[in-house]
Amino acid sequence: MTQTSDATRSGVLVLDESGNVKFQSGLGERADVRGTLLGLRSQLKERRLFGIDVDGTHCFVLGWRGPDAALFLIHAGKREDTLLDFVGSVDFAYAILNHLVSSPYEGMTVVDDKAKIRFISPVHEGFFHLGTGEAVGKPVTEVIENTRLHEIVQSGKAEIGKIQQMRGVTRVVSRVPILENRKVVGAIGQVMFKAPEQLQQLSLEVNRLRDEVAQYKREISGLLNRSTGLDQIIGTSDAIRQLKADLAKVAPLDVPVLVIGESGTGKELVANALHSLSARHGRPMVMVNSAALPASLAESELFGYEPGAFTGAERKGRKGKFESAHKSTLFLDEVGDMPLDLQVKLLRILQDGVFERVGGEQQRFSDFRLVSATNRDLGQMIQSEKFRLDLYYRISPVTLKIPPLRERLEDIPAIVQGFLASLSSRNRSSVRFVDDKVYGYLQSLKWPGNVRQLLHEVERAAIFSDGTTIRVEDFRPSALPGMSPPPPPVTIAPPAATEMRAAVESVEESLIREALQRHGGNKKRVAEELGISRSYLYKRLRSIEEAV
Ligand SMILES: Nc1ncnc2c1ncn2[C@@H]1O[C@H](COP(=O)(O)OP(=O)(O)OP(=O)(O)O)[C@@H](O)[C@H]1O
Repeated sequence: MTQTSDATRSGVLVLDESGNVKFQSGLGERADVRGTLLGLRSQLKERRLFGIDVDGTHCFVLGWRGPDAALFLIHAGKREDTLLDFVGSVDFAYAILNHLVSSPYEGMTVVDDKAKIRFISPVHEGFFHLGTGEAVGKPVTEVIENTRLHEIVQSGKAEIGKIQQMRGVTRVVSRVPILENRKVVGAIGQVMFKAPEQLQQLSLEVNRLRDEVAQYKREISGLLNRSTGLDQIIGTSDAIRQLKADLAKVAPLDVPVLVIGESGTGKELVANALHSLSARHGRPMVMVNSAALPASLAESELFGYEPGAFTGAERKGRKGKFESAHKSTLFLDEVGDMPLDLQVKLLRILQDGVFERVGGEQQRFSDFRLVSATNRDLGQMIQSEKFRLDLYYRISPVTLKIPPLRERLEDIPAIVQGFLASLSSRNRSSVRFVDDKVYGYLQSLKWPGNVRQLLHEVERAAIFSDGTTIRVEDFRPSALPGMSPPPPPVTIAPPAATEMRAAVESVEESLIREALQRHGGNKKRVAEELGISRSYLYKRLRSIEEAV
């Protein structure tokens, strides 16, 4: 079928009760069309919208059945027409369209390209106290309060989910342009939700439940942590019992705590337990190693920075450690190694929690609980003016002292057993047993590197053991602590400088470099192997870097 004239694109057919043609025009004149519609006439009850196929062209047909005749209006559509698909496949298409425009739940307004109302749904008419059809033909701006349909026909852009006040109530509406052949021919406005207040209520309720779930999650993880916080500190010596008792008492209080102890005594473990047992355990503890902070970045690391604060800064700026520790615990490790100028800045935030990011003036506030730790003799540092007395008072309302391992040798068996159990649970060793003589042997040593060094030696011995039991012979005396292990076999050129100090430094530097290489840059391991504290290692690395 060609589609060149109206006669081939549309038509009318009127049939009487017996099927005789009363009137025909256009497509209605075709015998095949008449035959198809005659067949469908019996299914016609009042009105029906359906599709038929004429020579491969899909056509809409609107049919009426009166008391003594049936009328069909025929219109050819396009193959890809979705509406035609719908009409062709849903035999109650008319009822659906009727429902859409007259449903008591659908507030709908249709305007033409001049923004004049062409249709307004009955429910909407009722809402605006309009008589049926009263608004049709009027500019939409004269009928509907706060409408934007006149803008939509201009812009051709849809607005979905917008708030509109009408007659003193709030509605959520959508406004969509109607296109025909890519031209805006009108627009439809529809009420999406009648009571956005209810939506708001619902979203508040969802948020409240979300918070509640998060709170329960925190409590569960808190309970789990509670059972591990103290349990991770192994030992039954009087000193450890007392430490645990003090820790449990102090943890729930919000006071700053200073943890003092030699390197490797478990200061970080204590800080973790303080956090786990505090009301702040729901958020992760934030750690800062003061010895590892490069001087140039220390301030921005601690206080954060505003956008564009310096070259290389992140575009959006960044939170510092203090800000991240809001409502949590800030663990300031190696606090004795903090440079003096940073100590002054620290004082201010410790006084009232107020600070500014680098490059900004806006005052910010962080509610953190401070736990600091050091292996330094702060008393002596205060005397030699390397540590501020006022800062000391701020960080140490409560001080917990961890005794060195050599003062609680009775803890060694429990620590060794606990460590072997954790190694085997992580599948890092199958060694489960310890020969009786081992504990006596280990208790005869001095342990300047404390628990960390003990664990390191046990791990090494486990490697040399028969696979199930550790014996005294499995410990390599040369590598044991306090017995100054012979330096690793490194070839060190005799220092050119004759001064003793320079020679020692040069040897140290070579050892550190070698060890760094061996452990792929892992400073913790390097400190452990060389039997020096991490803070000393960082100090030496800084002076090595400066010398380069
Ligand atoms: N009482 C203990 N029971 C079990 N393990 C312990 C104990 N004390 C320390 N450890 C372990 O020893 C290692 C060192 O502990 P930690 O890092 O807490 O020491 P530190 O005092 O913070 O050291 P540093 O001053 O060098 O930072 C860790 O592996 C830790 O789990």
